[in-house]
Amino acid sequence: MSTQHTDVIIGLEIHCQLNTQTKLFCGCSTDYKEDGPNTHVCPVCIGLPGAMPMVNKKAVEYALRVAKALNLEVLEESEFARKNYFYPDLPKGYQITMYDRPLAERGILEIEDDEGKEKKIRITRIHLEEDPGKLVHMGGVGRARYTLVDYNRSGIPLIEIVTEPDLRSPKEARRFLNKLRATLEYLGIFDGEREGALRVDANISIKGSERVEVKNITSYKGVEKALTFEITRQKSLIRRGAQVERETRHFQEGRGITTSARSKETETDYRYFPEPDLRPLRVQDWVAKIALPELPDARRDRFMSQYGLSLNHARTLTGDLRLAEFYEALAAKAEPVLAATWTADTLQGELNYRDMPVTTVPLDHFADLVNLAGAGEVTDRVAVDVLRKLLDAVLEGRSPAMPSAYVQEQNLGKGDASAFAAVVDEVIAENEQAVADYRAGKASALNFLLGQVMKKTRGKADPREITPMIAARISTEEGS
Ligand SMILES: Nc1ncnc2c1ncn2[C@@H]1O[C@H](COP(=O)(O)OP(=O)(O)OP(=O)(O)O)[C@@H](O)[C@H]1O
Ligand SMILES: [Mg+2]
Ligand SMILES: [Mg+2]
Repeated sequence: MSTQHTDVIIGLEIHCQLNTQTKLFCGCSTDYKEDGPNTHVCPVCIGLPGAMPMVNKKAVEYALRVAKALNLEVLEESEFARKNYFYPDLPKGYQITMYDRPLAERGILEIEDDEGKEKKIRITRIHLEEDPGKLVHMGGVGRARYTLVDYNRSGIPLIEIVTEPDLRSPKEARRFLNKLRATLEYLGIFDGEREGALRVDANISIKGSERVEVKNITSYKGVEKALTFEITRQKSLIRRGAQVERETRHFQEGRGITTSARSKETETDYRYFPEPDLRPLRVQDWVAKIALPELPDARRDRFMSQYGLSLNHARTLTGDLRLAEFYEALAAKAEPVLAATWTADTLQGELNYRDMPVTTVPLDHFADLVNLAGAGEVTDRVAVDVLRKLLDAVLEGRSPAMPSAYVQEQNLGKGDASAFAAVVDEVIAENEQAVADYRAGKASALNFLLGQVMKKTRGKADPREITPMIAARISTEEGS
């Protein structure tokens, strides 16, 4: 299936927190972010003897939505199992998960490969399990003087999604995760903004060698970095004639490297057995009744046909649910293609730079700005400046001025080129060296002069008009 000529093999195991109101096996609220440690716990989720779990129906429904969206086959009967291990994040001494009878098997998620072509990534299986508690190592992993445990997370519903080893590069893995995240958010079952909502074990090998599993990576960028590091490490071992060992490694986010996790703990026999306190799930009929919302690919295609967007813009704008929603609201207030350009090419970069979510952008203000630029009332350069001021105001908690009012008040409207003749003369007089350089054949001197004019006119001059004007003056005038 792969058209890429590469010897890198990658498969992912992804744990996603479902955003149900209550935990997987008890009624404790999952909304603990604002609250202190160990405040959302009960005998079930901290595993007191005799406590009985009950399956959260909503969590099963959410998992089934995922199964349906990723085209998996739901098993006629799936079974919870106990995975036994001894660690302080798990007071019961076992995790309730699924083992040889998962919820669903054999699915597909389509992504773009490194050449931009559609590629199907096979999903091996998905299953439901409970999140363990959270360990807080005081002083950092490895150097901690002591460790605290917070059981608020204990019992949060997770789905584990396992892929076949169909990914061929770290970038492809990242794109897979982005697409998966978008799909889960469109399904309304997952909040990607929530810290730790998605955790990845990345398996990687070089064709013909053993595979390595990098455990518990908590960011998308981290997955890409860890895999890139592993490719270099494994290839250099192979080049030197050494063997890649089959092992589990940890990713050190700060240093961008992976290190061997040589504890025998990872070799434990988990002694899986069916969970005696829960009946098997028979939910095959239920899945047919589940109605799915529009998913990212469908929305992408609709953006192209409904708004006339390019494939690239449609992909970018539908790659994130909040962005897609913002764009659709904007397209009702501004010319859709121009709105797409401003959103995908400009706004996104400015938001990333400020680490701001798109949901904080005041829609009417941005629409007003797009319309100003579209009508040619300001130069693109002024429009970007106004956008930056707008975002900075939002970031600082001030209420921003409406761009059209601001442009008028600050007199930033696009000027007529003739109005800037005096500025051009001024710049030419003040920059003899650049003028001489230009005349001596250094074309870049013209850009410098243009830059000076733009600065003095605060970006109001249109470079397309000013450039020929400067050129005309300095090619005809005598040297001073
Ligand atoms: N040769 C390979 N190179 C890279 N990845 C591989 C290779 N073979 C399998 N994988 C990937 O490794 C993962 C296997 O995960 P799985 O959970 O089945 O087994 P495991 O890692 O041994 O067990 P555990 O659940 O304890 O992590 C899958 O994502 C699969 O795609
Ligand atoms: Mg696994
Ligand atoms: Mg594994």
